[in-house]
Amino acid sequence: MLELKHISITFNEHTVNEKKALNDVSLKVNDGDFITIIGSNGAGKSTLLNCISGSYEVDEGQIILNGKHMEYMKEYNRAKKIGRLFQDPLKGTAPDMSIEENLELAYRRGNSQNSLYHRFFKIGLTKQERQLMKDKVSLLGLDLEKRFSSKVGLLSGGQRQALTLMMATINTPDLLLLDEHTAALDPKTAKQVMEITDTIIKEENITTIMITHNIAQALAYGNRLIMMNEGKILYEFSNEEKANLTIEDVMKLYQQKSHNDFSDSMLLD
Ligand SMILES: Nc1ncnc2c1ncn2[C@@H]1O[C@H](COP(=O)(O)OP(=O)(O)OP(=O)(O)O)[C@@H](O)[C@H]1O
Repeated sequence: MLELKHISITFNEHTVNEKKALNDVSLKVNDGDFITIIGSNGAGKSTLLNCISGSYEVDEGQIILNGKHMEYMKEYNRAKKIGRLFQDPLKGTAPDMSIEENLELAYRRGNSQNSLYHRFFKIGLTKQERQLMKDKVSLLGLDLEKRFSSKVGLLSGGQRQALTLMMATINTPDLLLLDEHTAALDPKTAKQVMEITDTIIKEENITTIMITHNIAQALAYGNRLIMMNEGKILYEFSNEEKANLTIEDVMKLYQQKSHNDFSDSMLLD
Protein backbone atom coordinates (compact mmCIF):
# COMPACT_ATOMS: atom_id res chain seq x y z
CA MET A 1 0.00 0.00 0.00
CA LEU A 2 1.12 3.54 -0.76
CA GLU A 3 0.25 6.29 1.67
CA LEU A 4 0.76 10.00 1.12
CA LYS A 5 0.39 11.97 4.31
CA HIS A 6 -0.03 15.73 4.03
CA ILE A 7 2.62 16.28 1.36
CA SER A 8 3.46 19.80 0.24
CA ILE A 9 6.09 21.26 -2.06
CA THR A 10 6.78 24.86 -3.03
CA PHE A 11 9.03 25.89 -5.89
CA ASN A 12 11.07 29.12 -5.91
CA GLU A 13 10.12 29.95 -2.34
CA HIS A 14 10.39 33.64 -1.35
CA THR A 15 10.72 34.81 -4.95
CA VAL A 16 8.20 36.36 -7.31
CA ASN A 17 7.94 32.94 -8.97
CA GLU A 18 6.96 31.15 -5.76
CA LYS A 19 4.56 28.31 -6.53
CA LYS A 20 2.95 25.90 -4.09
CA ALA A 21 2.66 22.97 -6.49
CA LEU A 22 1.31 20.52 -3.89
CA ASN A 23 -0.66 21.75 -0.92
CA ASP A 24 -1.28 19.23 1.86
CA VAL A 25 -2.09 16.24 -0.33
CA SER A 26 -3.10 13.01 1.40
CA LEU A 27 -3.98 9.79 -0.39
CA LYS A 28 -4.21 6.08 0.40
CA VAL A 29 -3.53 3.75 -2.51
CA ASN A 30 -4.47 0.13 -1.85
CA ASP A 31 -2.61 -2.80 -3.37
CA GLY A 32 -3.96 -3.43 -6.84
CA ASP A 33 -5.59 0.00 -7.18
CA PHE A 34 -5.39 1.62 -10.61
CA ILE A 35 -5.94 5.34 -10.08
CA THR A 36 -6.37 7.74 -12.98
CA ILE A 37 -5.66 11.44 -12.38
CA ILE A 38 -7.01 14.35 -14.38
CA GLY A 39 -6.67 18.09 -13.81
CA SER A 40 -5.94 21.34 -15.57
CA ASN A 41 -2.46 22.49 -16.61
CA GLY A 42 -0.28 23.20 -13.61
CA ALA A 43 -2.61 21.35 -11.19
CA GLY A 44 0.36 19.49 -9.70
CA LYS A 45 -0.18 16.08 -11.31
CA SER A 46 3.38 15.51 -12.55
CA THR A 47 4.78 17.03 -9.37
CA LEU A 48 2.83 14.44 -7.39
CA LEU A 49 4.42 11.60 -9.38
CA ASN A 50 7.84 13.31 -9.14
CA CYS A 51 7.52 13.41 -5.34
CA ILE A 52 6.49 9.75 -5.17
CA SER A 53 9.34 8.65 -7.47
CA GLY A 54 11.87 10.78 -5.59
CA SER A 55 12.69 13.18 -8.45
CA TYR A 56 11.51 15.96 -6.11
CA GLU A 57 11.96 16.06 -2.35
CA VAL A 58 8.81 17.06 -0.47
CA ASP A 59 8.97 20.07 1.88
CA GLU A 60 6.47 18.52 4.25
CA GLY A 61 4.66 15.24 4.68
CA GLN A 62 5.37 11.56 4.39
CA ILE A 63 5.38 9.02 1.56
CA ILE A 64 5.08 5.45 2.80
CA LEU A 65 5.27 2.51 0.39
CA ASN A 66 4.59 -0.93 1.87
CA GLY A 67 5.50 0.30 5.34
CA LYS A 68 8.77 1.98 4.24
CA HIS A 69 9.26 5.73 4.47
CA MET A 70 10.28 6.91 1.02
CA GLU A 71 10.69 10.62 1.57
CA TYR A 72 14.40 10.30 2.41
CA MET A 73 15.12 7.39 0.06
CA LYS A 74 17.19 8.31 -3.00
CA GLU A 75 15.53 8.20 -6.40
CA TYR A 76 17.76 5.33 -7.65
CA ASN A 77 16.71 3.21 -4.68
CA ARG A 78 13.05 3.98 -5.24
CA ALA A 79 13.50 3.00 -8.91
CA LYS A 80 13.83 -0.64 -7.84
CA LYS A 81 10.33 -0.50 -6.39
CA ILE A 82 8.70 1.96 -8.77
CA GLY A 83 8.28 1.67 -12.54
CA ARG A 84 7.71 4.91 -14.43
CA LEU A 85 6.74 5.97 -17.94
CA PHE A 86 6.72 9.46 -19.39
CA GLN A 87 4.98 11.10 -22.32
CA ASP A 88 8.16 11.03 -24.39
CA PRO A 89 8.69 7.54 -25.92
CA LEU A 90 12.42 8.35 -26.18
CA LYS A 91 12.75 8.35 -22.39
CA GLY A 92 13.37 5.08 -20.61
CA THR A 93 15.19 3.11 -23.31
CA ALA A 94 18.74 3.28 -24.69
CA PRO A 95 18.51 3.85 -28.48
CA ASP A 96 21.95 2.44 -29.37
CA MET A 97 21.35 -0.80 -27.52
CA SER A 98 19.31 -3.72 -28.84
CA ILE A 99 15.87 -4.73 -27.55
CA GLU A 100 17.53 -7.66 -25.78
CA GLU A 101 20.18 -5.47 -24.12
CA ASN A 102 17.57 -2.97 -22.95
CA LEU A 103 15.43 -5.75 -21.50
CA GLU A 104 18.46 -7.29 -19.80
CA LEU A 105 19.30 -3.96 -18.13
CA ALA A 106 15.75 -3.67 -16.81
CA TYR A 107 15.67 -7.31 -15.73
CA ARG A 108 18.95 -7.07 -13.76
CA ARG A 109 18.14 -3.68 -12.20
CA GLY A 110 16.31 -5.19 -9.25
CA ASN A 111 19.26 -7.45 -8.43
CA SER A 112 22.60 -5.65 -8.09
CA GLN A 113 24.65 -8.78 -7.23
CA ASN A 114 23.33 -10.56 -10.26
CA SER A 115 23.82 -7.42 -12.33
CA LEU A 116 27.51 -6.97 -11.34
CA TYR A 117 28.26 -10.63 -12.05
CA HIS A 118 26.70 -10.49 -15.48
CA ARG A 119 28.31 -7.16 -16.36
CA PHE A 120 31.73 -8.31 -15.17
CA PHE A 121 31.68 -11.48 -17.24
CA LYS A 122 29.75 -9.83 -20.10
CA ILE A 123 27.55 -12.91 -20.34
CA GLY A 124 24.23 -11.30 -21.19
CA LEU A 125 21.01 -13.24 -20.83
CA THR A 126 21.07 -16.99 -20.32
CA LYS A 127 19.16 -19.15 -22.80
CA GLN A 128 16.25 -19.58 -20.41
CA GLU A 129 16.15 -15.86 -19.56
CA ARG A 130 16.16 -14.95 -23.27
CA GLN A 131 13.23 -17.29 -23.87
CA LEU A 132 11.39 -15.79 -20.88
CA MET A 133 11.92 -12.26 -22.27
CA LYS A 134 10.78 -13.36 -25.74
CA ASP A 135 7.65 -14.94 -24.27
CA LYS A 136 6.86 -11.75 -22.36
CA VAL A 137 7.54 -9.47 -25.34
CA SER A 138 5.39 -11.63 -27.62
CA LEU A 139 2.42 -10.75 -25.38
CA LEU A 140 2.70 -7.18 -26.70
CA GLY A 141 1.58 -8.47 -30.11
CA LEU A 142 4.05 -6.22 -31.91
CA ASP A 143 6.44 -8.93 -33.21
CA LEU A 144 9.30 -7.39 -31.24
CA GLU A 145 10.43 -10.89 -30.21
CA LYS A 146 11.48 -11.39 -33.84
CA ARG A 147 13.68 -8.27 -33.71
CA PHE A 148 15.52 -8.94 -30.47
CA SER A 149 18.90 -7.82 -31.82
CA SER A 150 17.53 -4.64 -33.50
CA LYS A 151 18.61 -1.31 -32.07
CA VAL A 152 15.81 0.32 -30.05
CA GLY A 153 16.41 3.63 -31.90
CA LEU A 154 14.91 1.99 -35.00
CA LEU A 155 11.55 1.30 -33.37
CA SER A 156 8.43 3.43 -33.83
CA GLY A 157 7.19 5.60 -30.94
CA GLY A 158 4.45 3.11 -30.07
CA GLN A 159 6.78 0.09 -30.18
CA ARG A 160 9.28 1.95 -28.05
CA GLN A 161 6.67 2.96 -25.47
CA ALA A 162 5.39 -0.63 -25.31
CA LEU A 163 8.98 -1.82 -24.76
CA THR A 164 9.50 0.80 -22.02
CA LEU A 165 6.31 -0.47 -20.40
CA MET A 166 7.62 -4.03 -20.55
CA MET A 167 10.93 -2.90 -19.02
CA ALA A 168 9.17 -0.95 -16.26
CA THR A 169 7.06 -3.96 -15.30
CA ILE A 170 9.45 -6.86 -15.95
CA ASN A 171 10.24 -7.32 -12.26
CA THR A 172 6.65 -6.51 -11.20
CA PRO A 173 7.21 -3.19 -9.40
CA ASP A 174 5.41 -2.31 -6.16
CA LEU A 175 4.06 0.73 -7.97
CA LEU A 176 3.72 1.88 -11.58
CA LEU A 177 3.57 5.60 -12.40
CA LEU A 178 2.30 6.58 -15.85
CA ASP A 179 2.66 10.25 -16.79
CA GLU A 180 0.55 10.72 -19.94
CA HIS A 181 2.44 7.84 -21.51
CA THR A 182 0.20 7.61 -24.57
CA ALA A 183 -0.24 11.36 -25.20
CA ALA A 184 2.53 11.65 -27.80
CA LEU A 185 1.29 8.69 -29.87
CA ASP A 186 -1.20 8.79 -32.74
CA PRO A 187 -4.75 7.84 -31.60
CA LYS A 188 -4.66 4.27 -32.95
CA THR A 189 -1.24 3.49 -31.42
CA ALA A 190 -2.22 5.26 -28.18
CA LYS A 191 -5.27 2.98 -27.88
CA GLN A 192 -3.16 -0.11 -28.57
CA VAL A 193 -0.49 0.87 -25.99
CA MET A 194 -3.22 1.72 -23.45
CA GLU A 195 -4.83 -1.70 -23.93
CA ILE A 196 -1.46 -3.43 -23.52
CA THR A 197 -0.90 -1.36 -20.38
CA ASP A 198 -4.25 -2.35 -18.92
CA THR A 199 -3.63 -6.04 -19.67
CA ILE A 200 -0.20 -6.03 -17.97
CA ILE A 201 -1.55 -4.12 -14.95
CA LYS A 202 -4.42 -6.58 -14.55
CA GLU A 203 -2.36 -9.72 -15.14
CA GLU A 204 0.39 -8.71 -12.72
CA ASN A 205 -2.02 -6.90 -10.36
CA ILE A 206 0.28 -3.85 -10.34
CA THR A 207 -0.72 -0.88 -8.20
CA THR A 208 -0.81 2.01 -10.67
CA ILE A 209 -1.26 5.78 -10.82
CA MET A 210 -1.84 7.22 -14.29
CA ILE A 211 -2.05 10.89 -15.30
CA THR A 212 -4.04 11.61 -18.42
CA HIS A 213 -5.45 14.65 -20.17
CA ASN A 214 -8.01 12.44 -21.79
CA ILE A 215 -11.20 12.24 -19.69
CA ALA A 216 -12.56 9.32 -21.69
CA GLN A 217 -9.37 7.39 -20.96
CA ALA A 218 -9.58 8.32 -17.27
CA LEU A 219 -13.14 6.96 -17.18
CA ALA A 220 -12.42 3.82 -19.20
CA TYR A 221 -9.48 2.55 -17.17
CA GLY A 222 -8.74 2.00 -13.51
CA ASN A 223 -10.91 1.65 -10.42
CA ARG A 224 -10.55 5.17 -8.96
CA LEU A 225 -10.52 8.61 -10.59
CA ILE A 226 -9.00 11.68 -8.96
CA MET A 227 -9.42 15.30 -10.08
CA MET A 228 -6.65 17.73 -9.13
CA ASN A 229 -6.62 21.51 -9.11
CA GLU A 230 -4.11 24.03 -7.79
CA GLY A 231 -1.99 21.53 -5.89
CA LYS A 232 -4.90 19.80 -4.20
CA ILE A 233 -7.10 16.78 -4.72
CA LEU A 234 -10.39 18.34 -5.70
CA TYR A 235 -12.54 15.23 -5.80
CA GLU A 236 -12.31 11.47 -5.98
CA PHE A 237 -14.72 9.14 -7.76
CA SER A 238 -15.01 5.56 -6.56
CA ASN A 239 -15.30 2.66 -8.99
CA GLU A 240 -19.10 2.59 -8.63
CA GLU A 241 -19.46 6.34 -9.25
CA LYS A 242 -17.03 6.16 -12.15
CA ALA A 243 -19.01 3.43 -13.91
CA ASN A 244 -22.01 5.74 -14.41
CA LEU A 245 -20.14 8.95 -15.17
CA THR A 246 -20.11 10.75 -18.49
CA ILE A 247 -17.47 13.18 -19.70
CA GLU A 248 -20.03 15.99 -19.23
CA ASP A 249 -20.58 14.97 -15.57
CA VAL A 250 -16.84 15.17 -14.92
CA MET A 251 -16.56 18.59 -16.59
CA LYS A 252 -19.54 19.94 -14.68
CA LEU A 253 -18.22 18.76 -11.34
CA TYR A 254 -14.78 20.13 -12.08
CA GLN A 255 -16.27 23.55 -12.83
CA GLN A 256 -18.43 23.47 -9.68
CA LYS A 257 -15.59 22.44 -7.39
CA SER A 258 -12.77 24.55 -8.84
CA HIS A 259 -14.84 27.59 -9.85
CA ASN A 260 -12.67 27.56 -12.95
CA ASP A 261 -13.57 27.25 -16.58
CA PHE A 262 -12.75 23.86 -17.81
CA SER A 263 -9.26 23.88 -19.29
CA ASP A 264 -9.33 23.25 -23.00
CA SER A 265 -6.16 21.25 -22.54
CA MET A 266 -8.32 18.37 -21.33
CA LEU A 267 -9.32 16.10 -24.13
CA LEU A 268 -12.88 14.98 -24.31
CA ASP A 269 -12.44 11.83 -26.37
N1 LIG B 1 10.97 22.05 -11.16
C1 LIG B 1 10.10 23.03 -11.08
N2 LIG B 1 10.49 24.30 -10.81
C2 LIG B 1 9.60 25.31 -10.71
N3 LIG B 1 8.28 25.17 -10.86
C3 LIG B 1 7.83 23.93 -11.14
C4 LIG B 1 8.70 22.80 -11.26
N4 LIG B 1 7.96 21.70 -11.54
C5 LIG B 1 6.68 22.11 -11.59
N5 LIG B 1 6.59 23.45 -11.35
C6 LIG B 1 5.37 24.25 -11.29
O1 LIG B 1 4.47 23.61 -10.42
C7 LIG B 1 3.14 23.69 -10.94
C8 LIG B 1 2.59 22.28 -11.12
O2 LIG B 1 3.26 21.69 -12.22
P1 LIG B 1 2.96 20.21 -12.73
O3 LIG B 1 3.91 19.93 -13.86
O4 LIG B 1 2.97 19.29 -11.59
O5 LIG B 1 1.48 20.36 -13.26
P2 LIG B 1 0.61 19.32 -14.08
O6 LIG B 1 -0.68 19.19 -13.39
O7 LIG B 1 1.38 18.07 -14.34
O8 LIG B 1 0.39 20.14 -15.42
P3 LIG B 1 0.40 19.71 -16.97
O9 LIG B 1 -0.88 19.00 -17.19
O10 LIG B 1 0.48 21.00 -17.69
O11 LIG B 1 1.61 18.83 -17.19
C9 LIG B 1 3.23 24.48 -12.22
O12 LIG B 1 2.93 25.84 -11.94
C10 LIG B 1 4.67 24.31 -12.65
O13 LIG B 1 5.11 25.41 -13.39
